Amino acid sequence: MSALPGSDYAKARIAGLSYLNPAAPEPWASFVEQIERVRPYLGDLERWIETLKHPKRTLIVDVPIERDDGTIAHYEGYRVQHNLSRGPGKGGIRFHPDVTLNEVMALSGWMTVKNAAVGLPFGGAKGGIRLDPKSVSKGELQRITRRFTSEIGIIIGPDRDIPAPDVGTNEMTMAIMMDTFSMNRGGTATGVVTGKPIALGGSLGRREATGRGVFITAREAARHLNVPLEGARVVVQGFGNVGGIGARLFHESGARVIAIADHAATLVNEAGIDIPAALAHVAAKGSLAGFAGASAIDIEDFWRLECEFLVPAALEGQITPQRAEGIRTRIVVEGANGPTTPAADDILRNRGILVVPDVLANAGGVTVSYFEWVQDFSSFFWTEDEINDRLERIMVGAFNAIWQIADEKQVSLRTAAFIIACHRVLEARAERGLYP
Ligand SMILES: NC(=O)C1=CN([C@@H]2O[C@H](COP(=O)(O)OP(=O)(O)OC[C@H]3O[C@@H](n4cnc5c(N)ncnc54)[C@H](OP(=O)(O)O)[C@@H]3O)[C@@H](O)[C@H]2O)C=CC1
Ligand SMILES: O=C(O)CCC(=O)C(=O)O
Repeated sequence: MSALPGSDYAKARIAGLSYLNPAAPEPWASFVEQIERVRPYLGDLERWIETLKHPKRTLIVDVPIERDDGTIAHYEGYRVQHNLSRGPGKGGIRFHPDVTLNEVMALSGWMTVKNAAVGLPFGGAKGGIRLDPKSVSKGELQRITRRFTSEIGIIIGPDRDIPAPDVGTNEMTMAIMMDTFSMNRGGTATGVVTGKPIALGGSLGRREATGRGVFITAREAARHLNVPLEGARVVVQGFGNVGGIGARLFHESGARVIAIADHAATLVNEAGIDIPAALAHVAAKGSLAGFAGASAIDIEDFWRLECEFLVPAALEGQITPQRAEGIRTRIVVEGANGPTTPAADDILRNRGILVVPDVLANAGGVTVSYFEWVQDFSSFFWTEDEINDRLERIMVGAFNAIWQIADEKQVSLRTAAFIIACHRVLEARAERGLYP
């Protein structure tokens, strides 16, 4: 991308739109390749496959704000609705300095597949702002979030497209988005976003849901491979919402989390890390830097640690072919979206390492978002036990259906999940007929 001329806006736009070019940069190219792998299994629906390689709607917005020092700053924001065949768009909002249109397109495509793979009545969407949220004040962040919400307000809504948290965003971001959308509309619309604070129509269990889904699918995979959880060694990259909760649930199950990493520190303790202490440290200090319960390790050595579960829960493209050759685990559980490149995926499969793909492993978050949206519409709220029971049923049901297809067709769990999802999406598309 750096070779492209023009402003950041133009570069992102060119890179993003290069999905028609087979040499398109990651991660959209990874998504397209994953779709292509399903082609032989689509039967008559194959004639619709290009639908999945073309995001339905792509919005790029300029987000200008007055900074605290009186200067004006501009940020680029995106909302991509990849597919709406099965229902309103659904997917998170990312605030991160490396966000590009290309990335948001891929993330929206994975949402389409994820929502269909677990049977949620949603299409796929995703959004983001190219911004380091730690680089601005609280007031600036609120102004950016409000302006962004107003700009994408022309395409989101409770029955159109429903954002949620992702990297760099949280319940507070969702509260501000809900408030801004509601002010612009002239009436409170709790169902426009999920992952809200409980007091604003949020759901019990949503904060923990993605990590819980990661743990449930890891447990199911372990059951199939006869890997005992008790004493199992676990390595987790990313110690935010997904990695932090996932690590805590492994820890509580009797597994031994031997290594954790965030941007600031990569840490190992073969005896097992005290995860509640590490979480308390991050809550107090903002990162793992300075945590005393483990020793620093080189990032490449981190990927070569011997373990039973490896959980990438940070960003895309972390498991490269080179790293895949050195990984020593039984099961990779993808907490992050798109952490494994297609070439690395093949290497892991050839080496007999099971990969529980993102579109299944991290679907717990959007599943409880679905519960939140349903609760908001009916204004009738469920207990945490009801939510966790329903989450468990959906995750285990989806895991078993995907496992069965993988077994029947002798494909990876990822391709099996894509087969199920693409059938559902393209069948809905075909049933709706052609536009006039
Ligand atoms: N939140 C959700 O409900 C869902 C999230 N996901 C996916 O899970 C992943 C993580 O999201 P989430 O936990 O919400 O995000 P958070 O912002 O809560 O946490 C992200 C974590 O990843 C760390 N990280 C970022 N870059 C690196 C790196 N290069 N090396 C090591 N650690 C790194 C961050 O560290 P630091 O803070 O130091 O930067 C932080 O600990 C993303 O891929 C997201 O799309 C998927 C489904 C739902
Ligand atoms: O909860 C949601 O709606 C979406 C979560 C998300 O962005 C994801 O699953 O990647």
